[in-house]
Amino acid sequence: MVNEEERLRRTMMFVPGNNPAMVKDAGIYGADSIMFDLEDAVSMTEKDAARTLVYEALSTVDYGNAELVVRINGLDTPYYENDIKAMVKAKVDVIRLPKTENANMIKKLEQLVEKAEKEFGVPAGSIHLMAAIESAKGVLNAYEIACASKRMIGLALSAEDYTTDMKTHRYPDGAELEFARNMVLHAARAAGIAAFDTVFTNMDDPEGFYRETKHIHQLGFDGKSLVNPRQIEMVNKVYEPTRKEIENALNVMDAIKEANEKGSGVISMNGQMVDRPVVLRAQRVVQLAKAAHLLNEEGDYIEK
Ligand SMILES: CC(=O)SCCNC(=O)CCNC(=O)[C@H](O)C(C)(C)COP(=O)(O)OP(=O)(O)OC[C@H]1O[C@@H](n2cnc3c(N)ncnc32)[C@H](O)[C@@H]1OP(=O)(O)O
Ligand SMILES: O=C([O-])CC(=O)C(=O)O
Ligand SMILES: [Mg+2]
Repeated sequence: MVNEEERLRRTMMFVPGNNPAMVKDAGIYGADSIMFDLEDAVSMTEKDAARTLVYEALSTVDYGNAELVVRINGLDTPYYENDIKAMVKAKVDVIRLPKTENANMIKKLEQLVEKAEKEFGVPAGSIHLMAAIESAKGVLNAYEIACASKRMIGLALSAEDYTTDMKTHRYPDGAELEFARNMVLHAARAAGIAAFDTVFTNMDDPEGFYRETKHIHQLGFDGKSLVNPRQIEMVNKVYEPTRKEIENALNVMDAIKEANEKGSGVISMNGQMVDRPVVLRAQRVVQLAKAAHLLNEEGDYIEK
């Protein structure tokens, strides 16, 4: 069992909900979150079949510790009510609402989820929500969306639809996404939930994918939505702390422990002030190092 407080969400991989082989094997690649898609990866004629396939998979396949997410169809389609019922019945971890433009859309989703939890005897409040921000309206309302329900665990930027709405397209330097990235990130952080960057769809441009991942890591995103298992390793690599960062984090944890024992919340370490924000950053480095198998049970660095 993963402690929810400590759950890492570096990689959230889309899996087309109408592809039985991909749905069945989605757990073998090591994504932190697996996101079955009922929306844009599935044609209109396959909506019902995809919902049934994903329901069956969630009910029968063991996906280990991965967080299980389903992107349902939008609130402007004839499919979302059946999607919500089936996914709640299957006890999915998170429902991702696409094309979210305002808080009312999340409140409507929340009401339907609450009703379905009662109907299927699923513990109240156990299904979490997240919103994909895919338009100018969504970006401008990002904070109210992030705060719309206590079930919210994250916001995701969805740049394919967003750039279409903005009458532009995606460029290698990503300048067209800077405002939206910063808005989504600030809204998520202010609401205390996770922030996910958008997909990178050119599988033949690994350098471009690496550049984009470095950039969103530097900005502070928890991770990215992905379209292909080959992208997982590179994201994990970017999020892997260096040996120096890990050793520094361990020293910080030792130093603050010593300070706390003396009744103080601040201490000097090699001339550097160590206080709460430094400790919180060190804790995250330790968490990422453990996920990358760079620390053993005793908390010592493991040479790879
Ligand atoms: C704008 C949006 O809405 S994006 C979200 C919606 N889009 C999607 O969900 C698309 C998801 N991705 C895919 O369908 C595919 O990765 C594609 C079409 C982009 C590329 O497909 P391919 O060129 O066949 O990928 P690739 O050769 O890397 O596949 C390698 C293996 O990974 C599997 N695989 C590829 N992508 C995925 C995925 N997203 N989920 C699970 N398994 C996958 C393949 O089935 C293949 O398995 P196999 O070796 O057992 O046959
Ligand atoms: O959520 C994503 O990154 C994929 C998507 O729907 C988009 O970009 O429009
Ligand atoms: Mg989209």
